[in-house]
Amino acid sequence: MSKARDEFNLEDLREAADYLANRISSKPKLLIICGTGLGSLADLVENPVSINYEEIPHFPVSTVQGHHGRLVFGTLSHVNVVCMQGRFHYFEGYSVREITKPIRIMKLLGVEGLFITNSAGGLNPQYKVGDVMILKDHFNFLSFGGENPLRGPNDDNFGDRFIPTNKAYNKKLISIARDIAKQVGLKSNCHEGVYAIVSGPNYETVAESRALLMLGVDAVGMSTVPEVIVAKHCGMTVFGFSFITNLCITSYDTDHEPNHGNILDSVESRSVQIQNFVIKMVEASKDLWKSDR
Ligand SMILES: O=P(O)(O)O[C@@H]1C[C@H](O)[C@@H](CO)O1
Ligand SMILES: Nc1nc2[nH]cnc2c(=O)[nH]1
Repeated sequence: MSKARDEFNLEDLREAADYLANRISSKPKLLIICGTGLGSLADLVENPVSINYEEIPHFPVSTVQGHHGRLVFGTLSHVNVVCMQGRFHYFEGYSVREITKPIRIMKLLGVEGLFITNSAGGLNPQYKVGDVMILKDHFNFLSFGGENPLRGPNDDNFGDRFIPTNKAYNKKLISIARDIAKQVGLKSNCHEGVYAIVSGPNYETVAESRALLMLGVDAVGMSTVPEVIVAKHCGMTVFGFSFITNLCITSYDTDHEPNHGNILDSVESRSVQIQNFVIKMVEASKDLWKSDR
C-alpha cells in the first residue's frame, strides 16, 4: 500500500513559498490570521496584493461561510504583513498538519510573528457577547486525542522534536494589548483567558459546556491551537485573541441555541473597534517585526 505524502513535505512547502515570493515585492514579517467574521481586518492593509488560495501550489482551500480564502500582502503601520482571510478547520475534514501548512510556508517566506484571531463561545460567567478575550493560554482537546500537528517525522529545519508551550503567548504583547484595549474603548469588554479547541462542527451540549468551565476554560472554539503550536515550533512570536460571539449554554432551562448566522452578525457589530485594536497592536509592536533578523 502506498504511503500518503506528508502534508509537511519540505519540497511542497518550498514550492508554495517560492510561488508567493515571485508574486510580491516585499516579504512579510507578520502573519495575521482572521477568524470567522474577522476577515475585514485584511481591509486595513495598504498597497494590498491578494492571492487566492486556489492559485497557490499545495495550499488548502477554505470551505466555511465567512472565510474568503485568500492571502492579502501589504503594509500595516509600515510593517510588512500578510493576512490570511480565511483559515482551515479540523471539522472541514483537514488533518491538523494540513491546517497548519500555511504557518510553515510563511516561515519559509520570512515571517517572524503571528497575530491569530478567532470567534469563540464564552464560558466564563463574566463574559458577554461582543467581548474580546486575549489568549493567555490554551487547552488542546484535539491533542488529548492524539491529533497534534507535530506528531510524525520532525523536520529539524523548523524546530526541535520536543518543545515547551507553557509560554506560548508572548507576555509583552499581552501587556501592550491590555493598554490598547483601553485606548480603543474596550476596557470593560476585554479579558485575558484560556481558550480551548474542540473539533466541532457542532456546538457544545450543556454537559460539555459545564465540564469545560470546570476545567478552567474561559472560551471555546474550533481553531487556533494547531496553528499556535506549529508557530511556536518554528520560533515565531505569538499573540492571539478571541471575539466572544455567543455564550455557551450551561442551563437546561432555555430555548436558546447558538447558530453560525448570529455568530457572524455579532462580529460585525464591533468590527471598527477590533480593527483599531489590531492596527494599534501592530504599531506598538513594530520594532519586533521591522528588523531583517
Ligand atoms: O475560524 P474560527 O475559529 O473563528 O471559526 C469558528 C469555528 C467555526 O467556523 C465558527 C463556528 O461558528 O467559528
Ligand atoms: N466550539 C465552539 N466554537 C464556537 N465558535 C463560535 N462560537 C462557538 C461555540 O460556542 N463553541
